[in-house]
Amino acid sequence: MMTVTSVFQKARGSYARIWLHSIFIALLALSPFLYMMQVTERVYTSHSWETLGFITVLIGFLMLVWGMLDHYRTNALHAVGYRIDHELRQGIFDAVHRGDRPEAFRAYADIATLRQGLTGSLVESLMDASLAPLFIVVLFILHPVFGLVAIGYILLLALLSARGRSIWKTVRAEQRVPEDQAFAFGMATAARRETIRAMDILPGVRREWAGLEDRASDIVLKGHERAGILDSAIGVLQQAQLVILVGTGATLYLLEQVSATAGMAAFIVMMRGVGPVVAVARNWSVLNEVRMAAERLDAVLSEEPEEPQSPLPDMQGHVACDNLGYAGADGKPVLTGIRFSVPAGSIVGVVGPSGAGKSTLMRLLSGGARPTAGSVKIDGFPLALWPAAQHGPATGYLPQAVDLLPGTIWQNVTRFAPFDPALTPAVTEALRMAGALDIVQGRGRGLDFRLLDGGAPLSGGQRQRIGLARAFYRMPRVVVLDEPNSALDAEGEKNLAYSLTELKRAGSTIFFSTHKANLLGICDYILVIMDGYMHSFSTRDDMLGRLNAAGNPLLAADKEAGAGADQGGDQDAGRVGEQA
Ligand SMILES: Nc1ncnc2c1ncn2[C@@H]1O[C@H](COP(=O)(O)OP(=O)(O)OP(=O)(O)O)[C@@H](O)[C@H]1O
Repeated sequence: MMTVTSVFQKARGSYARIWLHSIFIALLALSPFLYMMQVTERVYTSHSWETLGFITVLIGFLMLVWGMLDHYRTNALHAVGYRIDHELRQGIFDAVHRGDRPEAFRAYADIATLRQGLTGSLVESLMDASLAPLFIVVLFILHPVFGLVAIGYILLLALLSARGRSIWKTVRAEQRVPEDQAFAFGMATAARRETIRAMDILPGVRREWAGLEDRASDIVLKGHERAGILDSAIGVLQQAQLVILVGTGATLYLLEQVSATAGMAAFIVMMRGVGPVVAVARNWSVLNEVRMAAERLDAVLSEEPEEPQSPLPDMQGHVACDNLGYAGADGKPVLTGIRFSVPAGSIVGVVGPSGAGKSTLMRLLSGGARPTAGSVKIDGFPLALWPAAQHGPATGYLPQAVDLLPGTIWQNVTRFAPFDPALTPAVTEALRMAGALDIVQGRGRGLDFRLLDGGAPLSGGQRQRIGLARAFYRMPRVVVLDEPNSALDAEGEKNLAYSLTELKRAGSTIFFSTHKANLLGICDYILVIMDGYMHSFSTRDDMLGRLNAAGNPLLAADKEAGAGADQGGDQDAGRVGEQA
């Protein structure tokens, strides 16, 4: 399984190479100080132009090399950072879509945080800070007190930033909950702004959103109050750096423990060794954000179910439900004990009162939702065993909300296949079967007409027909349609009935749920769901007989839409779905 750590581990070699360059960068960064010392020691005493010229050219050269190495390091860190980001991005996108956590979309923001951390100056500071021991060894050589002062200083910094990190970790974890809620609420209301405008729901939803935001910012404010003192302490320590360094050198000089030159050298070495550690300590909150983002990304990645890879035999479309059940997040059963089996090429109508569990069954049959009990089997294999790349193209699914994606009609129907003109006949065939060709013909850009989220600006019925075309694309083996005729007119329903029988003839197995009787005439089987249970499952004629005998409490009939394709549909409002 991919984790943030495993992706980093792959980049270990690259980071090690960059780190090696950091050693030279750190040493070459000493050159201006070297210049200062050499000029003070040699030029001031010798009054020699040649010496000044020689030292200046030498240091100029060293600084040029330093500049080149630093440039290389920045570029190389960016390259590795973006490579890691690229690899994680794909894994995260998959995990967000395959997992079941509704707030997982926040992972996209976490990737951005990680990317900023990886490609910003933080990693350079970390690399420089990791070289502190090298400088501390030099300090011990100059005088042990220099080394001990540097170690004490670094320990104090580490202590303060670790304390700050632990406070901040709790604060951010608490803040995350209302922040997530506010974000999701804001997104949802923005997408429904017309309804909000029409009924002036704005003051109410604004209050709700602001309340969540306030809760999040209150937590952060309290966090700042608690952790702010540590930030200030680190700031004071940074300011005191010069005093501590010069003071230590001067004290040892007065105690005749070191020469003035050694004192100056120690000062410079300590500046270079301790400076990056201070930079890291000052950035502990950024470091913390990056670490927490990585932890959250790992949580999302770990929830992605293992996908089967080895292909199964070509799908035929024999569908069976084996004690199938589904419970909501609260554990409350929504659907229980669904058991039936139909041969490939069957048409199954699912009826039942509103809220009975029809859509849930459709979600489970399509593979969109995963059962919490039992299984859906196709050709004897539970859905979980079908590799996505095999199951997806063999499945057509029209959800109740249609769910068209932001993209062109071509992309929606082909399920975002890479553009290939050879696919166009299959696209037009699917549109024809869905009765949606006129939608494309009536648009200036035809198949390239771009839809917004949900399918705007198409009408409800147009969205449903494009959704049907996506479900019919390339005649899938199993087609699951949740109320496919809910937004269709009589003509559309008739066309749908013809297309479903066409699919059946080609061997597809079709499930559809409906509140209307019109389509039931083409069914082989009818399944009645009541209150989350399988009330009955039988052949069409038997079930329609029973439903009609009971006065058809479940179905609404539409006189105009006689939907019989080759088998006839309803004729009378009272007696529905019988063969003509
Ligand atoms: N994930 C879930 N968590 C909790 N409850 C759920 C979940 N999904 C569905 N339900 C509940 O299960 C019941 C059945 O919902 P479902 O959408 O399957 O009904 P339906 O038969 O399709 O209704 P309709 O005909 O009105 O579309 C509803 O009470 C719904 O609130």
